[in-house]
Amino acid sequence: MGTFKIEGGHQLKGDITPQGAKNEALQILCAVLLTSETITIDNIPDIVDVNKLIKLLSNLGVEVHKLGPNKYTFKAENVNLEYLESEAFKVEGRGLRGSIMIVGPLLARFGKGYIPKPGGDKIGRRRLDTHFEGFINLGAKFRYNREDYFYGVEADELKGTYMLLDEASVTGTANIVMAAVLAKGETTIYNAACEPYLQQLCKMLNRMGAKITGVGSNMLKIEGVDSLGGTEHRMLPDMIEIGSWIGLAAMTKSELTIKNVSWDDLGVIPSVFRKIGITVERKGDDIFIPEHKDGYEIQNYIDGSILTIADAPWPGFTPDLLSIVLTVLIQARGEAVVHQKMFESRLFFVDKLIDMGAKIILCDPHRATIIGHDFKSQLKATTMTSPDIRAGVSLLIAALSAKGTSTIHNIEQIDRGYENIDGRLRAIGAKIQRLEGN
Ligand SMILES: CC(=O)N[C@H]1[C@@H](OP(=O)(O)OP(=O)(O)OC[C@H]2O[C@@H](n3ccc(=O)[nH]c3=O)[C@H](O)[C@@H]2O)O[C@H](CO)[C@@H](O)[C@@H]1O
Ligand SMILES: C=C(OP(=O)(O)O)C(=O)O
Repeated sequence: MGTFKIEGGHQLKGDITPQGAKNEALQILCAVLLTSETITIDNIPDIVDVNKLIKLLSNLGVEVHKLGPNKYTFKAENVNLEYLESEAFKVEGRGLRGSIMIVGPLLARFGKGYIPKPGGDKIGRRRLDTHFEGFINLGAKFRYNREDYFYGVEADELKGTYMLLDEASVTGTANIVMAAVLAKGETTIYNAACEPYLQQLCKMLNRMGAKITGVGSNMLKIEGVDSLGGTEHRMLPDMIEIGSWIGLAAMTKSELTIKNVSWDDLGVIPSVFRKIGITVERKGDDIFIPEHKDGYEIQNYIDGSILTIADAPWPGFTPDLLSIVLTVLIQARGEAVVHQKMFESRLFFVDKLIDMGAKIILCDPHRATIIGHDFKSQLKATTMTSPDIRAGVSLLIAALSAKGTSTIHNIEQIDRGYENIDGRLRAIGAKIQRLEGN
């Protein structure tokens, strides 16, 4: 188990460039299975979950060539479907959430797709009904082995149809789109997720020869085609990382410039941080966060009632930034409620923040009330364990703002989603040290 030692209480300063988006990468990498031609992908983040998926693709027979630190080519010409029935696949397929998205492309191109119950963050129930109901709608036969938690779909031919998803699942929509692009006839997916990463996937598929319209809306129409070809693709910057750096800057009273953020793809993220009083300035395609010398003040609603920050499917606020917002609120002026609607086990990490001196009441598994310190009292350093990616980074931000030296164990969770986080934080002045394997 890896560990970070963090000496808190230091101001940071400088530029930080966000990595390519983790959750886009997981979709895009699965799409390489849809063609026998070469796909070149740039700005792939060098993080544990993405590297696990690249290894899984390689074990499936995809030819993978690394052209540079974040650039690869993929050619799925000779796919080895026997691997899907191997014991190794049962272990590797379980290693991350994103592996679920190999099922749609495999079903569409080879008539069968299998997956063990995928891993990912342990943040509450993470059902897969939307994915498999979508494949069944397209004409696939579904089976589930309860003992092995092993899912399978098979079909001689997929047929386009109309479907109304039971929820706007991100990976579910991506999976169904990737199956429908090679189905016969037209598919309509209503209540589709529509976040920028899905838009990126649809745009890439269209460049490969797919016929998808409605991209960016919650109604996608897909005219099936017989085959798809190669293309080139570049990943967007990771919006969750961008939000993490905004929070880090404010809580450590640091002046930071976040480079090349692709502003137009950030949705409500900047305005949510502004609501808690943080100055988020647009400078070209960069975000400039000035030093918050006098702290930051939470805005109430117009009628004076207390601000609630809640998640919702895009264009709502992403659930993956709520743990960070909650942590940054600890030093705000005023009070707010954080409501994590999607996941029921994601807020339990607040116990660690309370140990550090934060004024938080966990009202129920989904809601926490935070009473800001306004920097009148600094958090105290402590020893903690990272339960999931975003709680891990939140604890890291808390530790960087705290008095004394903190220890965070189980940093593998953070490495799942953040590339060389310690190296990049040191470059802007953070006192953080990685202790391997203890
Ligand atoms: C690999 C990847 O891309 N992971 C992301 C993806 O996970 P993933 O695709 O697994 O998440 P889903 O979009 O399927 O759903 C997430 C949770 O929200 C609930 N839900 C979803 C839609 C909805 O309209 N109402 C609702 O309540 C679901 O029941 C589920 O508990 O999207 C999540 C939601 O943005 C993010 O937290 C994950 O980081
Ligand atoms: C929940 C997350 O990831 P995953 O879906 O891969 O577990 C996340 O990125 O915050």
